[in-house]
Amino acid sequence: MPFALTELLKGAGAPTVPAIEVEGINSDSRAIGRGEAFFALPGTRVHGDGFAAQAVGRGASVMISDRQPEADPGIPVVLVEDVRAAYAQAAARQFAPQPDVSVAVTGTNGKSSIVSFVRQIWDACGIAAASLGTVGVETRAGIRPRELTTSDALSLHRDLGELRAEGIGHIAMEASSQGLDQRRVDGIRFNAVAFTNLSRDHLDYHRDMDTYRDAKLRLFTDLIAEGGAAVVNADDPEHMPFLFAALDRGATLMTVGKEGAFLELTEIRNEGYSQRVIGRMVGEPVSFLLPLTGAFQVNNAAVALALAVATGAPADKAVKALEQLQGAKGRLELVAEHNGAAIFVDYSHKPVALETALESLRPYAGGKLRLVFGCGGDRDKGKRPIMGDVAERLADDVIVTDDNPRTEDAATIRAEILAAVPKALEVGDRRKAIETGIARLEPGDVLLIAGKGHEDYQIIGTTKHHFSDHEVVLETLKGL
Ligand SMILES: CC(=O)N[C@H]1[C@@H](OP(=O)(O)OP(=O)(O)OC[C@H]2O[C@@H](n3ccc(=O)[nH]c3=O)[C@H](O)[C@@H]2O)O[C@H](CO)[C@@H](O)[C@@H]1O[C@H](C)C(=O)N[C@@H](C)C(=O)N[C@H](CCC(=O)O)C(=O)O
Ligand SMILES: Nc1ncnc2c1ncn2[C@@H]1O[C@H](COP(=O)(O)OP(=O)(O)OP(=O)(O)O)[C@@H](O)[C@H]1O
Ligand SMILES: N[C@H](CCC[C@H](N)C(=O)O)C(=O)O
Ligand SMILES: [Mg+2]
Repeated sequence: MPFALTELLKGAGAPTVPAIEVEGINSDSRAIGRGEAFFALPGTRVHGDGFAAQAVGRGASVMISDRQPEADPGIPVVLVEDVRAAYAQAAARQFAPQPDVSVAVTGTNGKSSIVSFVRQIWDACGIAAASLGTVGVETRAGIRPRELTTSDALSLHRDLGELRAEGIGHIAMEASSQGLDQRRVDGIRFNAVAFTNLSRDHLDYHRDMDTYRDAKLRLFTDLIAEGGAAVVNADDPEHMPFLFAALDRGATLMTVGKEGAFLELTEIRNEGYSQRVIGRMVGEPVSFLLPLTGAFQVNNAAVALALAVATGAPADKAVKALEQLQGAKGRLELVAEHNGAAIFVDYSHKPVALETALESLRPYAGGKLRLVFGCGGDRDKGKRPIMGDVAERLADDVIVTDDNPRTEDAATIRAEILAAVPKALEVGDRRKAIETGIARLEPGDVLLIAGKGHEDYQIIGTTKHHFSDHEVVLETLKGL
């Protein structure tokens, strides 16, 4: 079905738009189809206008850009100020309608867990829902894996259009800092948004912590729907700018945490690997048993509860649903118990996440708290010694191994970590590292295998090899 270009570019600020119809849009000259509009995006490596000739060769009928191309591409060129934002709006219009209710979560840690929790709460309240993020697009029917945490605008809106066609009216999605910076979600106005916490991540992409925070703030300053709600984890020391941005926007503010006004957490007690949570919801006493390990999961559940209630879940049913929550795959997940010791897999690949995971498990380690971890290649190098230091301070026994070395030299990555954790043993091969960690277990110990969580691959060079921490644990135990 063709689309009027004037419609797709409404509000994009183009001085003139030719009165033509296009078959769709694309920003990739290698994938664009005949009769489609080529959006030349300013990339992190190159500007898309350098690929105009290829796009035209494949049949692109018009080019949208933020600058006049050096060579005449032979098709009309429409200039707009923010071509990434225009691309997101056009994608939303091409795949309209999208689900009626959408919420988004930003913050350094907890996003995947929270979007999964929101989906589970909606589901328990009889609301057909999906979550979108690092683990993929998830519905009651299963998971469709995706490449990025926040998909690019075109794939995102294609997914949203499909979900709506399947009868799904509610979606909860992760808004990564890169995704927000690159306007990938600008085609959506969110009924509710949430901030979890802020700590070091992605400093290979963002210049510094201020730029990183500003990218996340866009969700609050630019993307809340009129009359929408903003959920803020008031326990995080960095929450203030988010709170003020929400107030500035006139959003309904819902704070959660020890100082929370929507959900005030007064007491958390471990009951086995579950947690008894006591608090007040909008002033009324509330108590529930959260079947998840780690105090951080209580904050995640609180944020999810607020998002679900803000978007129509009845409060009493939503609280009940928390008692049935399943953790997102690979988020402080108890994978097995062996020789009186517990083995957890966790997606902590950032300093604060690793710190949180180790602190959460410490109370369960009657014996030693053991750790197997590594750091990714082609990612922020600065976090390696910081994570080494976390391991040195908070774990009793450490094995440093590989975690997606990508195109870097794996031994160099390990050395950068090991410099800060001299007590560690170095075992590059991740399978051997896990086997060694398990062989060392004594009754009362806890083993944390960190960094990969749900991932089922090890990327060496540019090749993805199948690898799952879960599988290796179970295979190792079977062989004993
Ligand atoms: C660094 C980064 O974020 N890159 C993303 C970005 O690409 P880019 O701007 O760097 O693109 P570029 O290579 O400079 O090319 C510029 C333009 O030319 C076009 N092009 C390029 C080559 C060509 O032959 N023809 C052509 O048309 C490209 O399609 C693009 O539009 O925009 C692309 C389209 O949206 C993304 O696919 C790509 O994600 C890459 C694959 C990536 O790895 N991103 C990671 C770092 C990421 O975004 N991660 C976050 C957070 C993870 C988390 O914390 O959970 C995520 O949301 O997943
Ligand atoms: N609220 C939290 N506070 C601190 N650490 C957390 C919190 N929630 C999760 N974590 C830690 O961060 C890891 C990643 O959690 P999760 O996948 O939910 O976050 P995310 O924000 O989606 O991360 P990513 O940006 O990698 O997709 C967990 O495995 C856990 O170690
Ligand atoms: N989405 C994140 C996850 C990293 C997970 C860790 N296993 C690694 O490879 O560093 C990224 O691509 O930076
Ligand atoms: Mg995530």
